[in-house]
Amino acid sequence: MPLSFRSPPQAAIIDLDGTLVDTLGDFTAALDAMAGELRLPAVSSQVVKGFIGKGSEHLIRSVLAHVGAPASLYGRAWDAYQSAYRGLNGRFAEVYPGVVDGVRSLRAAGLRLACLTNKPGEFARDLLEAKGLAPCFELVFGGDAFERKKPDPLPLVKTCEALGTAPAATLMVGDSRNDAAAARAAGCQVVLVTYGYNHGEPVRAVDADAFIDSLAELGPLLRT
Ligand SMILES: O=C(O)COP(=O)(O)O
Ligand SMILES: [Mg+2]
Repeated sequence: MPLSFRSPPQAAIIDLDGTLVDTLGDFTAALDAMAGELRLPAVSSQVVKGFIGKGSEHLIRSVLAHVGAPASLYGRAWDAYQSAYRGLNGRFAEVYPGVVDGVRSLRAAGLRLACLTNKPGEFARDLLEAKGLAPCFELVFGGDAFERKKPDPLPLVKTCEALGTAPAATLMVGDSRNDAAAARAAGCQVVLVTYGYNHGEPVRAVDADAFIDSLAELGPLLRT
């Protein structure tokens, strides 16, 4: 499925969790610590996987609802989760195969790169640093950078503005319907990876321009 740009793409905006780095282990460990502190039952990584992609607030609220805890625990849960996550960020996370090659090929094609995630910016920057990916990105924006998160188009529109590229000349690469919906509404083309987190739903059912099994496929895809 070739991508069709009216003019050659000038930039790529890449999602973090589920696209660049497999962070399910980090999320699960931080939620385990939160559950321990609040004396709540732990949730399995399979359940956690379905809640990733819409930022920490959504994740924590979903976990509290899943275990039948009152929503009034949210403030304490947030504090416990954030402090646990800060302490373990990256320890149970791995860069997906093909990421380094894929990012390199985008840079070699002259594209400017930004990372745009719903994860808090501080955690995103620390994770990229820990995994050696920080130098690849000119800009990094977290879920707290703008008024609204993906799937709202605002973060993509703002990232394009910061890159100085038109949405039509900017490619979004992500793993979920949040990335795809935001890209569509912003006017960016979107490629989804098939290995990430899409709320437990089949990713190929999402409206996107192409699907790839590895970021290493991006270089050839742009040449088609
Ligand atoms: O929900 C999260 O914190 C992760 O979101 P991301 O897929 O946008 O990186
Ligand atoms: Mg993601």
